[in-house]
Amino acid sequence: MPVSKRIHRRTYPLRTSNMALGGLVVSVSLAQQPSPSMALWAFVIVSALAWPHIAFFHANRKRDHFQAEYVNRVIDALILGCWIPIMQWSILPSLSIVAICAADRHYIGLKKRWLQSLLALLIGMIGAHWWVQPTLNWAASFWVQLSLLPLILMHSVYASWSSKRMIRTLAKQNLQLQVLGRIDPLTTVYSRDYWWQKARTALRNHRAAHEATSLLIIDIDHFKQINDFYGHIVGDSVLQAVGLNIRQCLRSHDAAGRYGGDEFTVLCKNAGVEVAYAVALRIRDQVARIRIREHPELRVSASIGVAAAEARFTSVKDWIEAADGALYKAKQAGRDQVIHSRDMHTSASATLPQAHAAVEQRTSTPAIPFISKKDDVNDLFSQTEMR
Ligand SMILES: Nc1nc2c(ncn2[C@@H]2O[C@H](COP(=O)(O)OP(=O)(O)OP(=O)(O)O)[C@@H](O)[C@H]2O)c(=O)[nH]1
Repeated sequence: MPVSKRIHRRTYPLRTSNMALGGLVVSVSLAQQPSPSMALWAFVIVSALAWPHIAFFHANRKRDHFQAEYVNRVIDALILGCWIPIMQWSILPSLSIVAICAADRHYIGLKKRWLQSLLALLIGMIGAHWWVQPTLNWAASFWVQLSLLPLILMHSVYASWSSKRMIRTLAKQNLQLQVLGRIDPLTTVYSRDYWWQKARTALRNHRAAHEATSLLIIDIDHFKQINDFYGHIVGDSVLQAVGLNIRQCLRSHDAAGRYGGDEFTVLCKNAGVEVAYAVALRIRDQVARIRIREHPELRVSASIGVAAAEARFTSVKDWIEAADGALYKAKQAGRDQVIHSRDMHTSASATLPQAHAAVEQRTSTPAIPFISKKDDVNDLFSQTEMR
């Protein structure tokens, strides 16, 4: 239930106890005065014992519970104002009751309308003074002081409980924020920053323990044109689908992130060149199978650059640059390709025989062109570019 719906429920027990214990102090003070009127007794009893329930039902019946609670709070202040002359302007109980009630309303979260409340307090004081015509008695008797103790104790317990609850809620929200900050909301892969942290750790482990780790950079081909032709909402659906498909191709200890725009990164842990290459091919094939329900003709492909961690990489940036170079080659080679950074310098068949066999097999069959039922798509995507 949202806070606005709960506010009167949260206020109810606090108002009930505060008014009852405050009313106790006023009653003790009244009992020590010579022949107080029945009307005064009735007012104190009704305001201390009946008002909190009336306030609750009032707020409960209203659609806007927060608004109703603000009105109730102004009436609370009016009542407290009335109690002060009834206690013969005795300073200690008057200040204590007003201060405690004002502090508690902050714990509840009702901080607005303090000016109206202050005004109501003054009106209550002036009105009740005019009605009661009290004899001034600034000092509180021993019994009045004693009767204040339950209210003060109750307030201390409530304040510490409330602070504890606030700290717990904050800790929970911080955790939720932290988790949310780690995930890219659109694609559900890791956010760039969090993925970068993971890559940094992986590179450190590689340098310290020679743990084989590889990095993939995946870029959707002609994504701008998908956006331009189908619109950004469809573009978002494609990004979502690509993110999901990448995740489905990975092992639990691999990590996929969104590098930005239509670029994704993947960290393949405990994966040498062959394994990373195979993962990249799997991702490429999986991306090619993506279909968007509203646009079944839409075909998606991705180019992927692969780079294994090397001792010469002093930072994740170096590693990314190596994979980025391979990605650039893949784009240049006609897109829908997987290229390893080593392929850029040495004989590909010598370094990645199995993986290349798979690439050969795939490239020997015609790649699925980006075909739309709409004729003008052909204008947008030249066949040479799409290969
Ligand atoms: N729908 C959508 N588009 C985005 C988002 N982020 C970036 N883009 C768009 O993604 C496109 C990225 O295009 P580029 O990578 O520059 O080029 P491309 O068309 O993919 O071409 P190649 O990469 O060379 O195949 C730009 O048009 C961006 O506006 C996003 O969150 N949603």
